[in-house]
Amino acid sequence: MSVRDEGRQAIRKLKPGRLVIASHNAGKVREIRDLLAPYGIDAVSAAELDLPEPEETGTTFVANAELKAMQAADLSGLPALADDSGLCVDALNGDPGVYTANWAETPNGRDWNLAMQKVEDALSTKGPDASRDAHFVCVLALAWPDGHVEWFEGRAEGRLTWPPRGTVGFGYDPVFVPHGHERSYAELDPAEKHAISHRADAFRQLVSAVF
Ligand SMILES: O=c1nc[nH]c2c1ncn2[C@H]1C[C@H](O)[C@@H](COP(=O)(O)OP(=O)(O)OP(=O)(O)O)O1
Ligand SMILES: [Mg+2]
Repeated sequence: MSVRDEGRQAIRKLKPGRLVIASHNAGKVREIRDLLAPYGIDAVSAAELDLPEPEETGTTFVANAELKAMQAADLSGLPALADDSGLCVDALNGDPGVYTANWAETPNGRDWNLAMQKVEDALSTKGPDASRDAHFVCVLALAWPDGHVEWFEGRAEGRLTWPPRGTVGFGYDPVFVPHGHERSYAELDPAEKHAISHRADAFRQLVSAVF
């Protein structure tokens, strides 16, 4: 059976049931729910199921997306969709990359203003002429309770702006201006972000392979 047929068969199993969104980030869960909405899938988040937050020990987006999806599918007995994503800055050789969330960690939880400041500080050490080009990556991994897993990688090109602008969205949205736009991700409506985002790009690939 081809991968596509396997996917079709899998989605028939999925349709009448529930899907776990294997993320503890409320901003991501909201976006993934929006993306799933047209498909009539009953999605429940890992937080709503009280699933533990796994340690992200992988060194790639794919490895971390797979481990989050597989753990949630295993513990819940339901298909699980995980997202591992991050901001890659050209002048920083792709940092913070897989460690994008870590740059926000403080003893009192995540601080996104601090994280955005850290990126800006790192960039300023590269001098005034350093490129401000950056891209977001999103890997979506879909895992079934039997251990089968497939993944899709999306990307959005843009540049960093400073100071941060806008209040919509989450994470590093206020400093990322996608190509072809003047406004930051945090100044776009959710629907506008879904038309161009790294998450929507990965989701489109998932839809064409699986749905
Ligand atoms: O559209 C986005 N707009 C702004 N920031 C974003 C976006 N997409 C990813 N990001 C940043 C936030 C987080 O710092 C990191 C992902 O880290 P990542 O481990 O995949 O997610 P997370 O720990 O927040 O939630 P979880 O692992 O439970 O899904 O990249
Ligand atoms: Mg995480």
